[in-house]
Order: sequence, then structure tokens, then C-alpha cells
Amino acid sequence: MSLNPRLVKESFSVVEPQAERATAYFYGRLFAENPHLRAMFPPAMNVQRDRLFSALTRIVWSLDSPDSLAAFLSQLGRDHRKYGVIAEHYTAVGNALLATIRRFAADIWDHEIEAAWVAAYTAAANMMIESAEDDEGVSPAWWLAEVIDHELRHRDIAVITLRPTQRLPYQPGQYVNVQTARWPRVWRTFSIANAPRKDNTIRLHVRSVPGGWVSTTLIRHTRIGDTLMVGSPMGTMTPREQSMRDVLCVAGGTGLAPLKAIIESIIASGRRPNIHLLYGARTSGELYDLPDLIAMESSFPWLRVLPVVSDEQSYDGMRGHLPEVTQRFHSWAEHDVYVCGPPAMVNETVRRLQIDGVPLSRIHRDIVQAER
Ligand SMILES: NC(=O)C1=CN([C@@H]2O[C@H](COP(=O)(O)OP(=O)(O)OC[C@H]3O[C@@H](n4cnc5c(N)ncnc54)[C@H](O)[C@@H]3O)[C@@H](O)[C@H]2O)C=CC1
Repeated sequence: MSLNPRLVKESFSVVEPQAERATAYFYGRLFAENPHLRAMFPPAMNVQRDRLFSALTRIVWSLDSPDSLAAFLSQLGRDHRKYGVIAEHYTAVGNALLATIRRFAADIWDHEIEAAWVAAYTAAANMMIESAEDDEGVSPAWWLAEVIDHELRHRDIAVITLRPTQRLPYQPGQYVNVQTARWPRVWRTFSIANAPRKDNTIRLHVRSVPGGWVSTTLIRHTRIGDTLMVGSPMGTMTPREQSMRDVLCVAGGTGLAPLKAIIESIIASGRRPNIHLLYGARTSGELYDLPDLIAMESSFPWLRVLPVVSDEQSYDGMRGHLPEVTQRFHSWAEHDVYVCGPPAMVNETVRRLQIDGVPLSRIHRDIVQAER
């Protein structure tokens, strides 16, 4: 069986516009054929559906970049240990996936495409299974973590500090899935907002969103002393250790979290690059971390924090939308750039930076489905 990324991508492009129906069909088929698997998933499947499709999209479009694909699949395999996933479940998922792609790409389907999907899925599943097996005995499937601080910084935004009961190794810029006792099997993603600390504590920046089970629980119903579950750290937006370049960070709202961890780690490394942090919020009241950032700025003179507010006419600092504000400065073409925040803001910022001559290889971002 040989990999044929072109055939997989072509057939996936036919399925992509029908994503919603295809994922509903996939889960319907998976649970009809394997009713015992239903109990492993949360009662409401909407977020799970989005996650499946975005993971699949990422895998399909990275088939030509074996290194980044391998890194992603290894993290995904480790992270799936927290669901209790074992090797045989991959067969069930593979069968349902193949049936789904076959059905939604029926117009172009043939034996060659089927073989390409079987080869790609087998390779991906094997990579996930192997990394999960390697991780057993080294790390727990998930970590228990005690809430040791809970600061409500705005009506809807809290900064929460956790102390995992076992060491949680991670890279600055990575994110974790979090589960609360109130919503079993419902995991939501948050970036770790600090560089690794000796005391093993981690901070999360959480905004509650309407209908967001986990985020609302974390903001309104979580107290110091509560215990949360935390999954294996994931993500590839980590600082370039060898880089001597200056740094631009563009943070939208709580998308600040991983960028703050990256900035802390650069400062801790002893390097002295100039760092510009454009920190955007809709209103000045939502610049929830500004006092901490100003304190960081005063202890590290190479850091410049530039708050930007988009939706408050009377704000007397810098106003505007981050993608456009990013272009108001001199060129960033020689910088390492990190961008995080609402997906539309990230996409538009990256687009404009590229137009202004920043090569894509120096723009770092991660797709995090945070805060629901
Ligand atoms: N909490 C966390 O750990 C992490 C959160 N995120 C993501 O960051 C985002 C943060 O959301 P909020 O705090 O609610 O941000 P928000 O909606 O309040 O916006 C924050 C900033 O982004 C700008 N912005 C928003 N939409 C834009 C658009 N379409 N075009 C241009 N600029 C735009 C706003 O003007 C503002 O400056 C969420 O999408 C979340 O998933 C990402 C990584 C980690």
C-alpha cells in the first residue's frame, strides 16, 4: 500500500463543502455499528463534530509535510489516551470514515481512491497508536489539577491558576484540554499562559462564551480547591530557540495566553530580542491582563506592550482592528511573528503580514478551538 496524497486531497475537497452532513453521517454510522463507543463521547456532539473535521482537514492537507504531520499525529495519539481510546477503536473509526468519504465523494470514487484512503488512514492510525503506547508508563493519560487561584478580571474573563498533582511537561505556546467535574467527557481547549515553572503551576485565560459549558463553569462555578482534569499538552506554536531575530506578537483577546508564555520563555532564556506585543480587545475593560503586562515591560526593557481597542470610540489609546494596526508600523519582515486570537483576526493578520513581506516560515500560529 503506497501513500497517494494527491488522490486523498482531491477526494477530500469534494467532501469538505458537505462537512456538516458528512460528520453527522460519520458519527451516525460509527455508533450504529459500535453502540458501545457512544458512552465514550459527550452527550452533545456539536463541538466534537467540529473537532473531528478540523483534525481531519489538518491531516489531509499536511500529507505532503511528513514531519509536521508526524508531530501532530503523535500529539493527537497521546491526547486520545484521556478518552480511553485503544488500538481496536481505530478500526471502527477507520471503517466509518471510509464509508463516509465513499458516500460523500461518490461521484468520483474508484478503487484507486479507496486504496489511497486506506493507506493514509492506516499510516495515520498506526502513528497515533504507537505514540500512545510509547507514552504509557511515561505520562498519565490525564492529569488531576487543583485550582489554587481564581481571579475574575472582567465579567466574562478569569485567570485561573492550577497545580497539577504530577509534573506536567510542556513547551511554551502549547495548549491543553480541560474537563470539569460538572460536565463529564466534555473537554475544552485552553492555552497555558505561562512558561514552565519550578512549582509546576499553570495559568489559563478563560472567557465565558454564551452556551459554553466548560468556560461558563470555569468562570462562574469554579472555586479555589476544586479539581479539574487536564489532558496531554499539544500544539506546535513554540518559540524558535536558536533564532536571533526580534519578535512581534499579535494577540486578540484571550489569544494572549500562549503568546504570554512564549514571551516569558524568551525573557527567561537570557536572550535580549526586541519584542513588540500588540494586544487587542474590543473594549478597554477587556484588556484583562494589561497590569501584568505593564509589570513585565518594566522589568524587561526590550519588551513593548501596545494595547489596541477596536470598539470603543472614547478610548484615548491606539484604536483599530489588529490586522490593520499591525500594518501601521515599520516593516516586520525581519521578525519572528506569533499570532493568536479569533480565527478571522488571525487569518487576516497573517494575510497582511505576508503582503508586507514577512515569509510564512517566520509566522507562527496554532489552530486552537478554545473556550466553549
Ligand atoms: N483562551 C485561550 O487559551 C485561547 C483562546 N484563543 C482564541 O482567541 C479568541 C479570543 O476571543 P475573544 O477574547 O472573545 O476576542 P474578541 O472577539 O474580544 O476580539 C479580540 C481582538 O480581536 C479583534 N478581532 C475580533 N474579530 C476580528 C476580525 N474578524 N477581524 C479583525 N479583528 C478581529 C478584536 O478587534 C479585538 O482586538 C477565541 O477565538 C479563542 O478561541 C486562542 C488560543 C488560546
